[in-house]
Amino acid sequence: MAGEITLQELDAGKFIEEKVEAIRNMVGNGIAINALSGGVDSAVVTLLGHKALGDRLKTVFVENGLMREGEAQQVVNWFKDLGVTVDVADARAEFFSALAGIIDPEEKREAITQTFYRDVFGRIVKASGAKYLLQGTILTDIDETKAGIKRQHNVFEQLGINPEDAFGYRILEPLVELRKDGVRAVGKALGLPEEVFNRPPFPGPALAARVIGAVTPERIETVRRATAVVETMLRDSGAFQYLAILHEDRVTGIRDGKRDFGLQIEVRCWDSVDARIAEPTQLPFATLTRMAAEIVRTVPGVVSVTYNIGTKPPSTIEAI
Ligand SMILES: Nc1ncnc2c1ncn2[C@@H]1O[C@H](COP(=O)(O)OP(=O)(O)OP(=O)(O)O)[C@@H](O)[C@H]1O
Repeated sequence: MAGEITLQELDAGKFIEEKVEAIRNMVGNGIAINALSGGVDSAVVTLLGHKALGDRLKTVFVENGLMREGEAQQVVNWFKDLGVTVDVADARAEFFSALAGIIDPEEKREAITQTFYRDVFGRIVKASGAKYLLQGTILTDIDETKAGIKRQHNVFEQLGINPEDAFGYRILEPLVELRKDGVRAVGKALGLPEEVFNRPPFPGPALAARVIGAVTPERIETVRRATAVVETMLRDSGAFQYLAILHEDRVTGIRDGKRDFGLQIEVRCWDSVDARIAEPTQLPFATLTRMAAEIVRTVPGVVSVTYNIGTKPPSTIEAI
């Protein structure tokens, strides 16, 4: 098991050289593949892999219907500018059908994980002929999996699958010694634009992690629109992460002078260094009220907006 390289110990240039070399040695003349979510971890892995293998690294973004507004195109454009071609696989119908009728958070994560790895990405890897899979697992993912906090990471272990036996490919995890701050430093040294290496984390289950209760295309669209408002207004807040959550309960509101039994959005904005502990950002009250007004104005059906003032722990950063 690899140890930890702290941000203080990290020499990003040397780290990049070593990992590029290791990927080249492992893959040889073969083909490797990686799944790019647009988050900093998989973005850094994409660039390391591309530096090592050029076009012999195939990079795939899965359009699962749960991503933010314009996300697929934005990810494709960022990487096009860096000389990397990203394939977009449309699997929206598959994900929504796998999520239909599921309310329990753990079951949602499980359905998304299974659909992603076993069905959609498993199929893509098989068709690509790749024998190596590059993953952006970081040390915090491993800690959280061990502690039983999340079941999203190191999924093969959790699924009881040995990928080499099951799919015939091996996994390379070049970032397992780093935490988020170290990954950002490596991303910067690799030439990723700041809006990518400093991007707030976004969960694996995507917007489905921010919908309490049933996940439908309509409910995802509601949280997607609220997310767009929150992200636009808090982009320069300096916070670690900020998000909108759609609640299941409805509340009585008034719209156009009439009673409206409407939707509730919860806004969370966190200060944190590495996501292990987090505190609510002390946003100016004027920012909060402007954000609430904008959400109610632009997101159909929403009549109430709340701001979370709990801490992690006992909360987690996301809703599920
Ligand atoms: N829509 C997607 N398309 C392609 N790959 C994805 C997608 N969503 C998740 N992944 C893959 O699953 C991994 C785990 O996702 P998750 O969001 O939990 O990770 P993360 O540890 O925050 O990483 P990242 O910073 O890369 O998003 C990602 O690193 C990426 O490889």
